[in-house]
Amino acid sequence: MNEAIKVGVIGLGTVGQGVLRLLKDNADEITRRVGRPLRVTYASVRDPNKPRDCDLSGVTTVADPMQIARDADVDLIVEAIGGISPARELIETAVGRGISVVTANKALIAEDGNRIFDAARQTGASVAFEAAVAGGIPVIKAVREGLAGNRVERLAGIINGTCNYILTQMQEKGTSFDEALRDAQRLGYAEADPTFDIEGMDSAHKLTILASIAFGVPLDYASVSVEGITKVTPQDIQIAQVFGYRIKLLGIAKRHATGVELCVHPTLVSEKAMIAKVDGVLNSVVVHGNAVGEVGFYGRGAGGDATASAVVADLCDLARTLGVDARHAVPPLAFQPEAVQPLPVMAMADVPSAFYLRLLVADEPGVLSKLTTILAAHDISVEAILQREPHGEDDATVALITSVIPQHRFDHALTEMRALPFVREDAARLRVEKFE
Ligand SMILES: NC(=O)C1=CN([C@@H]2O[C@H](COP(=O)(O)OP(=O)(O)OC[C@H]3O[C@@H](n4cnc5c(N)ncnc54)[C@H](O)[C@@H]3O)[C@@H](O)[C@H]2O)C=CC1
Ligand SMILES: N[C@@H](CC=O)C(=O)O
Ligand code: NA
Repeated sequence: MNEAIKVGVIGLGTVGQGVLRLLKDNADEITRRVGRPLRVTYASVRDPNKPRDCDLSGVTTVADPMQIARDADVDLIVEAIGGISPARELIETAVGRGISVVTANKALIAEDGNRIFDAARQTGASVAFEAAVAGGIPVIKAVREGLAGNRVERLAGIINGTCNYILTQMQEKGTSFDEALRDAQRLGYAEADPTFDIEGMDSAHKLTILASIAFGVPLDYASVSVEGITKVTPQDIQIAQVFGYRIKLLGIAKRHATGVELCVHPTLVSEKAMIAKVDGVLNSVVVHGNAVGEVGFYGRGAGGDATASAVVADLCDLARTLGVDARHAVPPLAFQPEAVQPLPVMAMADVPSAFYLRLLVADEPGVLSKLTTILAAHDISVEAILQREPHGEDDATVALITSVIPQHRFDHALTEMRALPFVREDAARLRVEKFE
C-alpha cells in the first residue's frame, strides 16, 4: 500500500474529534479518493483526562500544540482550537516551514487572513478553510471555483447554525431564547463564547470571508455592520408569520451603484422563499451571479461531523497536491492576490431596504391614519399593516412593512412618528430581504 500521509491535529474538541472519527470511519473511501491513506499521527491534547469520542490509538499526543506546528513529522496540520492567539502563531509557524494547514477558524481568517495568506505564500504552503464558512456546506469551493465565470452581484445567507437553531426553536416550539441556546451549546453548535453567535460576530466573520471570495476584496471584518438576534422577540416572530414572513439572521453582501453593502442582521424573508424553509442548525447561502442567476446551497452549518466533513475535504485536496507550490493553485481568496482590491462599503443609512416596524401605541382612534400620513409624506408606501388591541394594561401594537427605501428616509419618518403623543415606544425595526 502507498505510504500514509501524516496529519497533525491541533485541538481535540468538537471539530478535532470529528476529524479523527471521520478519517477512521471513512478511511477506505478517502484512500480511494486520494490515492494514499490519511493518518493522524499527532494530536495536541490540553487535558489528557477528558473523555473523548474518538480513537487515539497510534496517535502521539502532546500538551504543547506548538510542538506539532514547529517540529512534528507531519505532512499536513489541522488547526481546530479556535480564537486568534495562539492559533495564528501556530498556523504561521507551520506554513513557515512549508506545511499546509486546514483550519475551521473563521474568526482568525476574517480578522488576520490577509496576513496568514501572505505568510503561506512565502513558502508555497496552503491554508484551506472550507469548514470556516457554513460548516459542512462546500460553499467556499463552490463560490471560489464553481462560479469563477461570474461577476457575483449578491450573496446572502443563514451562516450561523446556533442562531438559526434558536430562532427555529422559538418559532416552532415556543422555546425560550435561553433554553434554545443551552441546547445549541449541548449539541456542539455554539462557539466557546456563544456571544459570538448570538450577537452576530460569527456570522460577520463568515460574511467577511464570503464577500472577499465573491467580490475580490481584501478581508475586512471591521467594515461589516453587525446586529445579532438577542432583541428578536417571540412577538416579532409571531407577527412576521402573520405577514407571511420568517425571521432569519442573514449575512448579506451586495453590490449597489455606489459601493457594497456588508451586513449581518435579523431579517424578514418571505415564507415562500426557499431560504425561509431552512431551519434548525441548517445553513443556506444564496449567490446571484450575473451569468448563472441565483444559486442556493444548504446543509448542516455546525456540529462535529458536518464540520469535519469540510475539514477532511480540504485535507483530501491538499493531500492530492502535496509538494505542489500553492502559488500555482487556486488562490485562497479566489482572485489573484495582486488583483484583490477594496470597494467602498456603504453606510447602512444609505442602504435601501424594505422595513418591518413594530410600535407600542396608546389605544385611541386615528392612530393608523396619523402614522401612515407621516410615511406617505416621506414617500414611503405601506405594504402590510396590522393593529392589535391592548391586553389588560398593555399598550396596543401596530406593526407594518414598508416599500424599499434608503434607511435614512425611513429613520426620518420614524423620528416624526416617535414624536406623536400616542406612540409609547418603537419596539422593533427590522430589515426585509427579497429572494427570487
Ligand atoms: N463546533 C462547530 O460546529 C464548528 C466550529 N468551527 C470552528 O472550529 C474551531 C474549533 O471549534 P470547536 O471544536 O467547536 O471548539 P471546542 O471548544 O469544542 O474545541 C477546541 C479544543 O481546542 C483546545 N484548545 C483551545 N485552546 C488551546 C490551546 N491554546 N492549546 C491546546 N489546546 C487548546 C480545547 O481544549 C478544546 O479541546 C473554532 O475555530 C470554531 O469556530 C467551525 C465550524 C463549526
Ligand atoms: N458556532 C457556529 C459554528 C459553525 O461555524 C455556528 O453556530 O454556526
Ligand atoms: Na463550508
